[in-house]
Amino acid sequence: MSVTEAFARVLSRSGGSSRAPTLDTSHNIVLYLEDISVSFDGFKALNSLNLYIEAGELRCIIGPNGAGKTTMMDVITGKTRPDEGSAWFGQTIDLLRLTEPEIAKAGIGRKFQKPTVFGSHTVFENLELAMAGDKSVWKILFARLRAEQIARIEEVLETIGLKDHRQVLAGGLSHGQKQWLEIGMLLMQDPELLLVDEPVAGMTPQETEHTAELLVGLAGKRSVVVVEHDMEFVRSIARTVTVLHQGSVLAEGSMQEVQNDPKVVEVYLGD
Ligand SMILES: Nc1ncnc2c1ncn2[C@@H]1O[C@H](COP(=O)(O)OP(=O)(O)OP(=O)(O)O)[C@@H](O)[C@H]1O
Repeated sequence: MSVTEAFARVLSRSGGSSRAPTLDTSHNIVLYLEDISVSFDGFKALNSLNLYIEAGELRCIIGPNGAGKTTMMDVITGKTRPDEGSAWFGQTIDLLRLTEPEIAKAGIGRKFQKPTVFGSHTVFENLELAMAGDKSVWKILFARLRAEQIARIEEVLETIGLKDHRQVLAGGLSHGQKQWLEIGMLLMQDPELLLVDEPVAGMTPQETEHTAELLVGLAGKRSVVVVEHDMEFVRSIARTVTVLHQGSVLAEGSMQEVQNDPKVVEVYLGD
């Protein structure tokens, strides 16, 4: 990926320079999905899906292959438009009226499974670029950072555990470190809702443990929604688990509750 392409990706995440609408979580709910249906050639990938995410919560979404997890994330981020239903970010932001960059700008960050960091730039520069808005890459890298911008980068370096790697080229990081850097790049935009797709796929046990700590630490200040197949990992971080099946919510509750739900055992955990 060229620097220009990579930067375009950062920009699409940050939503460019237009003003973001203000998030209203006065009812303590950050995300409302109601009666969402999505069909692909007549096949219902989402079928009257209802999902509510509270402000500050860490939610895990599980479900067998094809349950609709990715499609749900695509609806939230504006990549896929539903045939029916409504999607609100807080009380006032209608996600179905916003473009993908506008949704990112409004405060929804999405971490895809495959990390997309700038390999030929340092960890610090990657965070700098993610903070940048719509200035050109070269202007950003040669401009002098303001003290508060440096402080913000340092804060994120601390959060993601890469303080000692700030001058390392991102291309030389381990798989896990690249994933944390990309989470850090999203944090530079200070999202209220972070969507994370299979964060621990391909990680070592130590990296998995660090990722668990990182995600648990991020919740509270913001809401985090994690889609993950690794049940051990889900067990280690989950407060509330939502089980999707055939495009709808099959069960929701604590890990113990959903694990003991006969419907869930039948379609998923019993495999
Ligand atoms: N663009 C598309 N065109 C046609 N069918 C699609 C498209 N995107 C998804 N689907 C189908 O919709 C269903 C739900 O897919 P989705 O990727 O949302 O499931 P998932 O729960 O994320 O699965 P996995 O765990 O395997 O990633 C699947 O049967 C999939 O084949």
